[in-house]
Amino acid sequence: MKIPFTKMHGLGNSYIYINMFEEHIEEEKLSKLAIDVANKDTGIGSDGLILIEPSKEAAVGMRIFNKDGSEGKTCGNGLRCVAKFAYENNLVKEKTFLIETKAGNVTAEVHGTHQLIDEVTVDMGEPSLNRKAIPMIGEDTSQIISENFEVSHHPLELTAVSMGNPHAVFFVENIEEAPLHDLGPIITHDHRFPEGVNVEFVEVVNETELHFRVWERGSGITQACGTGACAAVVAAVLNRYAAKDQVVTVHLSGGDLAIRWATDNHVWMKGKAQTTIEGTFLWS
Ligand SMILES: N[C@H](CCC[C@H](N)C(=O)O)C(=O)O
Repeated sequence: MKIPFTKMHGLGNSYIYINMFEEHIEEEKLSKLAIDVANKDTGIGSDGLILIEPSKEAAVGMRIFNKDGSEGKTCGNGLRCVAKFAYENNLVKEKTFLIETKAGNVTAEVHGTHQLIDEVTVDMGEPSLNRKAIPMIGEDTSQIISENFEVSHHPLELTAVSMGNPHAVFFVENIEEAPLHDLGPIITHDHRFPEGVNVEFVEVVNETELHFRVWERGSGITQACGTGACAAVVAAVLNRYAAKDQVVTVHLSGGDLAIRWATDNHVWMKGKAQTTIEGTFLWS
């Protein structure tokens, strides 16, 4: 099967994008396709697969599949790339438009020209903070802010945030010493998160700067995670390391994102989106 694709990334968080306005792939094949395209040896190499598809309620729809074939509900870096692709390929006419995700519709604004969109702003909507919304096991509906969370005899403090997908945020003194490799794969499957979780370690530089590393649910360590960066800023405000309605620069391995948790409770994200490969995947 010959499948035209575009490889794009947001700060090094790369996905293989397929324009489903022009392609048709059976639902039951999508999980395996995500695994196959993501494979760096036998496929193209990426953090997963993203489908750009028609939508009844928005200008375009986005679906994201992780490297392990699991489907996520939303993707911040992916949304910026989808917006870039949609405008550059005339799937949309306006520079501000709605994108449908499994976590709800979000508004994107592209910056640049039809020939080249280099930056995109996305209103990522409102975070969800109570236990059931993350989701986490346990009855109470309180917010989880720096709650004791022991894992493998490591006494950590958890702040849990959903941006439509689940995030476990841990603040550390020194990001370079964060136990990402050791604890990321354990926490992501911890039984306290019935749907799994994206795991972020964050060092506070000052009230407008964070350092950030991530172990993603279904993809492992990635260069960047847009929804994770949003969750990190929300967690920083909840822990009084940062303030609402201030732009916080999040330094990820692959570059910087500007994030603002506005007074209307919406989280805004602005950052780059880049295309690296256009090709045809010969899939069997
Ligand atoms: N890289 C994405 C997040 C993917 C989330 C996915 N790993 C999941 O929730 O299962 C981002 O830029 O927001």
